[in-house]
Amino acid sequence: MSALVDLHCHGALGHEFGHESGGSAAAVAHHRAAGVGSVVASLVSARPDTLVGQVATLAPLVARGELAGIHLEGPFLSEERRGAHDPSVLTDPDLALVESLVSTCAEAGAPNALVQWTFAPERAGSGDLVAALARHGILPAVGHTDASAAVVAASLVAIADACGRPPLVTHLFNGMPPFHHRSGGPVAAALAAAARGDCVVELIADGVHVAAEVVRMVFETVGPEHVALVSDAMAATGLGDGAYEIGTLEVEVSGGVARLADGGSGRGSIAGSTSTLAQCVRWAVEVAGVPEADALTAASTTPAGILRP
Ligand SMILES: CC(=O)N[C@@H]1[C@@H](O)[C@H](O)[C@@H](COP(=O)(O)O)O[C@@H]1O
Repeated sequence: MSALVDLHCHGALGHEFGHESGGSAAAVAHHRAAGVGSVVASLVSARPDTLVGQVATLAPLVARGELAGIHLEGPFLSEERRGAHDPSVLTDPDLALVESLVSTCAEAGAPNALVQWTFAPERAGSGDLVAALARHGILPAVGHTDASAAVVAASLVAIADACGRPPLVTHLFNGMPPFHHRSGGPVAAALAAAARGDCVVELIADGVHVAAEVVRMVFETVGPEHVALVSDAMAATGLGDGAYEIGTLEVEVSGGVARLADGGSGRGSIAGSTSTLAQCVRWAVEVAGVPEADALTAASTTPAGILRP
């Protein structure tokens, strides 16, 4: 069996990736001890100077081989589909931010540390963002989007053309409008593209984010070569219920489910998972009924192909 590869993970043991070096190392060690061989650290939307600082903290861990890379989840996301991202920092694509994060990684001795970047394709300037990311070998990932099926489909084609490989769709179903039979939205576009082999869809199989029958349906529809199981694990992973943070937003974890605590602008959105990827694989097999070999492919070979195309 290949080692598990988690492409989307925010932390563990009370630590969010990027906040400080020791905590970031402890978080990745927790996931690795749980059987996840490679972890990509995901950063939620933040101000540009904050993101530069967080990437500067994480790039040495990539250089040392502790982390497999860094994923920027925003800040070029839809306000409508922001989920647990701070609305005050969301913005249209900012190419200067891309360049400064790339330079920060190079200065830390990890020139290829940025592996993927989630954006909403309806944001103005998305085409230029895709071109810039492709130039730097960073895989654009479509997510936290309120775009139509047509806009998402066109963006997936544009990314494949620019990068010469299929793009990612960030946690399919979460952070996008639900599928409706008279308005298929991003889900329809992503499933059709994945079934053709033209994208890989992330799925958070933690028992909270996506129903068992939907997880099984995705595997049966697009096949495990086009699904990347991800944890989306936040700081409470490995600890108990209580008060935590994601970015600058307060989170309440109750019964293992993380939700924004603000009661106002965030509308109690789910705010990441409290499961490791190894626990997600177990849930996919034991509860969702995904064949074990398929769940393991989607948690190892498929995401490894995203990291090492
Ligand atoms: C770190 C992150 O962004 N995680 C997202 C969260 O933002 C979103 O609220 C949730 C549910 O999304 P949904 O309400 O669209 O299903 O999925 C993920 O936990």
